[in-house]
Amino acid sequence: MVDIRHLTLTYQAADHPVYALSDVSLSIAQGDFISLIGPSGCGKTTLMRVIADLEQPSSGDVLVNGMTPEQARLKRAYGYVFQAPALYPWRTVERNVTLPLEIMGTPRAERQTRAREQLERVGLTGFERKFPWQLSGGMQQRVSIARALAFNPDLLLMDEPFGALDEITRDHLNLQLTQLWRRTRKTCVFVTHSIAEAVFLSTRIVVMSPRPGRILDVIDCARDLPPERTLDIRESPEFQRIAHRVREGLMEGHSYDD
Ligand SMILES: Nc1ncnc2c1ncn2[C@@H]1O[C@H](COP(=O)(O)OP(=O)(O)OP(=O)(O)O)[C@@H](O)[C@H]1O
Repeated sequence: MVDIRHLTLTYQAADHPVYALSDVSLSIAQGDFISLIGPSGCGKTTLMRVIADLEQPSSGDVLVNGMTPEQARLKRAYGYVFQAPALYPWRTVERNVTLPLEIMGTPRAERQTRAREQLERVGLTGFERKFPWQLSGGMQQRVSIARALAFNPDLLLMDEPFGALDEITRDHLNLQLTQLWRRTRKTCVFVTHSIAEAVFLSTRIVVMSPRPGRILDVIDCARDLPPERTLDIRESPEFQRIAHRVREGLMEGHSYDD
């Protein structure tokens, strides 16, 4: 689904170059749930933005479903969920979800049907006519996931979507997201700072080093954890073992001098 080869990206900042990514290679298979984890500034968002054609690599190749990122973007091959929900406050929940379909010129009746399907998927049936400010932060983030799914992309890119939420809400959304992933088998790339969240959700975890971002370890979670996951799995020895390996990877790459 996504094939990244020897990707390097240097930002040309005003006074000096910023080496954001260095020689990153990664293959993401259809139906994978990949988490990117690493210290702040290691290039996780940059990597997602390259896949989404929002940044241009300095060197290396990226293919999304066999297409260049630009072709994939024009074909709307992916949905993107940002850290903040980024909903329009003057549009209802339903009209936030239909927005990408309006832009694509989808007829009104179909827009409404699709929006309602996606809102049902994220457990928000009954909230179609509310405005974003009438919803909790967790519900708003579910609306942005529904919006990203509205045009049925094969790939879902999520940049720390639950980072600003309290622990219990986050647990709940993690559970909903893993159920959604199991039902739809969309390929997901998910950025997080939480080891527990990464282990709980992922088929594979990509541990990145501080800047310039490189891949330190790729950990297979699907081998030891079942695809169907409930929150109590976090107590299991397999879960703890994987979490330990992620932590070791992060510690190895961490410089306390920064
Ligand atoms: N447009 C830009 N111009 C210059 N430097 C940039 C630009 N965007 C990002 N950077 C720098 O590139 C590096 C990687 O940034 P990026 O946002 O990808 O990291 P991240 O791992 O997602 O960080 P965080 O976990 O804090 O969200 C950082 O040092 C950042 O300051």
